[in-house]
Amino acid sequence: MSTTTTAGGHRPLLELRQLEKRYGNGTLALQGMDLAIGEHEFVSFLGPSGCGKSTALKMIAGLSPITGGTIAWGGPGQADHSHDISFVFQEPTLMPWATVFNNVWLPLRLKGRSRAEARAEVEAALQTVGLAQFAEVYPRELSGGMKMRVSIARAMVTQPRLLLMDEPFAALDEMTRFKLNNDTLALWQANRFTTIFVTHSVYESVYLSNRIIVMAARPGRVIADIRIDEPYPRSDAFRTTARYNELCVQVSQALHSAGGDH
Ligand SMILES: Nc1ncnc2c1ncn2[C@@H]1O[C@H](COP(=O)(O)OP(=O)(O)OP(=O)(O)O)[C@@H](O)[C@H]1O
Repeated sequence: MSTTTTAGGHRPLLELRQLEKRYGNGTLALQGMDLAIGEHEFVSFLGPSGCGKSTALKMIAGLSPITGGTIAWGGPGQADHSHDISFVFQEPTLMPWATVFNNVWLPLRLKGRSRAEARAEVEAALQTVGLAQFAEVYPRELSGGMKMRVSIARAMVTQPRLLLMDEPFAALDEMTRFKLNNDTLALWQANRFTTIFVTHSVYESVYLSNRIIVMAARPGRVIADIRIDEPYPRSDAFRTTARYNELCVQVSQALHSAGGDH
């Protein structure tokens, strides 16, 4: 990486340079995507369906091969955190036959940690999402919001440097989504990881992020990089401020120029 800080003054975590994805069937999902993300940023990828948000996230996670360009990790004197990543999907993807404890233990178990060795960390992760009392419950006994909390606890248990969230709250009702927005921000502030959050919602992206990357489709690319320089912690009162509304209008306009129907 050529710089020691990103435009927002953060130490660099990763940089996409001319990133391209062409799927085997010929679809050009991303082309010429340039983006530097700093440590402890909360970045949203916002854009119409099919603009390559999930594709970019999967490539950053190393789950989808790069067909052009590069992803560089760290910067001068900075560590490579490409292995300190957790992913939260739209579906909670819990193992139905396993208790909440065993679901959250899974990433540590895959690293060879016994139940006894992992116990304190699993319990701490459940505590952070308010589910300490539900360790021995099975997923079928939980509401949609609680299942998503388990999914977030499972992502947090390895203490990632980068948390990737792909429309995690899209299937939840509005009250639950607002609550989980606040919980996500509290976890991000307390643990100082970087978050990349994929969403279709202008309102959600402005509420959460300090930076919104607006993308357009055919081919997928970045068309706007908007800073949301409002202080944290943000609370539900922020949603009712004139400034929040102004920012939503600004971001909506950028999204409309992307050809979205939002
Ligand atoms: N495995 C695949 N094989 C072929 N084409 C794919 C594959 N996955 C995605 N695509 C195509 O790549 C483009 C980008 O898809 P992607 O899912 O990344 O977009 P998105 O912005 O996340 O969309 P959405 O908001 O609907 O989830 C789309 O045209 C999609 O049809």
